[in-house]
Amino acid sequence: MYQISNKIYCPKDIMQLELPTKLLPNPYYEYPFLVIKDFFSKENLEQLNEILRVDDDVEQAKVRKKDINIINRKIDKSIRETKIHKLPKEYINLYKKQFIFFQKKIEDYFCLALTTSTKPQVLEYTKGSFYKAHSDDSNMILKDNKLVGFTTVAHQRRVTTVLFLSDDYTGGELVFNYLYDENKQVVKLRVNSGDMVVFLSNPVFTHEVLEVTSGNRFTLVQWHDAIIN
Ligand SMILES: O=C(O)CCC(=O)C(=O)O
Ligand SMILES: [Fe+2]
Repeated sequence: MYQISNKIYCPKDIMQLELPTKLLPNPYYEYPFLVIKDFFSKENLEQLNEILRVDDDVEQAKVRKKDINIINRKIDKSIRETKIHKLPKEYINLYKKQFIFFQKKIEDYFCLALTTSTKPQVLEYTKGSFYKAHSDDSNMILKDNKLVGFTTVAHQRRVTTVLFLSDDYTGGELVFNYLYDENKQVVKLRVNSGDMVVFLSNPVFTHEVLEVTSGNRFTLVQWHDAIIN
């Protein structure tokens, strides 16, 4: 195993792959990802949950597919079973304001400068929903079912933010498939609503959302381009 931070390790075969966008955080940190506590207050979340629970303007989430060298987005329920809501209007400015407040912390942590960001999306996972292992900037290259590398599909995308919006669900842990702790256990996160998990979008941070077994898991995700310092 290769040690990527004080408490976290990554299998050598992953680190040895040709990864065009491999950027790693400071190895002297405890963890290679950042958890920002209380990005949204409990009051904000309560109201936002009420709005989302009756919002029926939803879209079925798609995944990237490569057909003869053209990347398309398609629904594939064997990879991803999630619904997408728009962030309610009343929350757009509050989200932006909070993001600006925490932006420097994110930039300092990963030694980069954020430039443009995608529109934030609210994801809804109900019982049976999941999102299989993927990297946010690349597609996996498999040969005879074995991972042999990654093709970058979102070249400028560096940082992923996931803000947790609800607590009343079971299952649905966020797993980092190639990150292991000191006890050789794969990293599985369950954070409180209002907290934001920030990580790099490259293949080292390949992640998965385990199946939700009850309740509603809402997250707000956004991807950010950046200039590396
Ligand atoms: O909902 C989550 O926790 C993560 C979602 C995700 O990985 C994605 O949209 O790329
Ligand atoms: Fe993702």
